[in-house]
Amino acid sequence: MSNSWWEITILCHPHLEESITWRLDKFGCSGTSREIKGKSYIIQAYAPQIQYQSLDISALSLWLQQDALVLNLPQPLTRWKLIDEEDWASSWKEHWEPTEVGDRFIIYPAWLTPPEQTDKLILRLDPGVAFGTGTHPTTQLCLESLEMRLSKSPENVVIADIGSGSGILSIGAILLGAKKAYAVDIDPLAVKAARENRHLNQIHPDHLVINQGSLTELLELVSDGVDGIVCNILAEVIIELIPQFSKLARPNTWGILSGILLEQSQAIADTLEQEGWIVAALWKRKQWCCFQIRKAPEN
Ligand SMILES: C[S@@+](CC[C@H](N)C(=O)[O-])C[C@H]1O[C@@H](n2cnc3c(N)ncnc32)[C@H](O)[C@@H]1O
Repeated sequence: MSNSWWEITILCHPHLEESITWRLDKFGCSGTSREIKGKSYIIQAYAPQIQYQSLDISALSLWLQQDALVLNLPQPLTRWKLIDEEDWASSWKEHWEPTEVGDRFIIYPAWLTPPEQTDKLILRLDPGVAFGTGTHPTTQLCLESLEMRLSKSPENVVIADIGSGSGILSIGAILLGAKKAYAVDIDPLAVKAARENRHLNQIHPDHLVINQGSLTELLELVSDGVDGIVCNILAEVIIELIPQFSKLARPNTWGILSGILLEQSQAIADTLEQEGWIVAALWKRKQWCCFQIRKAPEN
């Protein structure tokens, strides 16, 4: 089978949801979904066969068992099978429903017709294989932070979105009224998905510029800095990027950093301090945290 995916199905105690979702994310799964089955949960996730052997999934299943043991909870039951790309797209889509995030957003799957009348901002999305459906706590923390940051006079705000995935954060910022967003991602499939989502949300390419790359490519696009930086990538990557954030900064630039596990927050805080950034607030959800930062005044 070409373009096959592993469909991983886990029957588990509800209290294991968080640790299982974390393991699946770390493993590199896409499109995780959860269903209630009696007193248990069924969690499903997908991983490309091109990257993972059956042995890798066996190892994942062992980790899940060990996590349950540590938490003193019943062992989860993990099954996996290969499905082709088309089945993957449709299986996952069956489980993804419109999701309200924060006070203002409703994330609407592209294949559903959005309501004509709503007081919410409708963010339409087909992430494809890219990360960013709005169901993950790290994405939600970023969207809620953007709501806060863009609650007053958003019309002059230019943002940079590093690790844009499906484009969800940049699109969210534009829907909230931001003047312009620059989005970059190293993954060409994410760039493709983000451009399709830009079109789906009727945003002009001049308004939301999406390119493949990282901070270096972004700096080539933005000559005079941005007002806000959003970056939802893993802590290890963020720590490497922070020293270059100043090149994007204007005197009052703020930042939203997510994708950081609670136990990694000290390392992030230390790097921010060394590089001239102030931590204004730290928001937490499940095992994740989100830093609200701003540039420290020049001496
Ligand atoms: C956790 S996803 C976040 C997606 C979306 N921004 C969201 O909040 O849901 C992280 C994204 O960062 C991208 N990425 C990883 N390392 C990167 C780097 N050094 N520079 C730019 N993008 C990177 C990945 O390809 C992935 O699409």
